[in-house]
Amino acid sequence: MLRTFIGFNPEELVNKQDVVINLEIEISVPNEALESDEPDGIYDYKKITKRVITYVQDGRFKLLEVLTKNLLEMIMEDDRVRWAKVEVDKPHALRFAESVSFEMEAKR
Ligand SMILES: Nc1nc2c(c(=O)[nH]1)N=C([C@H](O)[C@H](O)COP(=O)(O)OP(=O)(O)OP(=O)(O)O)CN2
Repeated sequence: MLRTFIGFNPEELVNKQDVVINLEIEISVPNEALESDEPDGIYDYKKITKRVITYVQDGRFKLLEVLTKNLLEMIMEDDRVRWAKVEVDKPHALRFAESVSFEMEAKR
């Protein structure tokens, strides 16, 4: 759960709100890493998590769709990613709904 500027209503342009982000990432694991139990060449899930946190917290997004798409593109930049799914949930986005979420996926 992160806080960012999300939405296009006047109050949303000046107040940060919570977003809940779920990532699913299917990767290739080098055989060397499986045999050696050493992290060289692995897809480091901590690195992508830190990148996502910085990008979301420092950014401004009017549309939930755009934040979801940009995160998916960021994850797909790495050639080791075979498939990924990004879900961004905006709690209390609508007065009469618990939340609204967008989900997008891509594969090579
Ligand atoms: N396709 C999208 N539609 C909307 C988005 C979006 O990102 N993608 N965003 C918004 C607003 O930013 C906000 O999340 C909801 O709008 P709001 O007018 O505040 O909704 P309410 O239910 O609270 O409105 P009330 O008039 O107070 O009932 C909208 N759509």
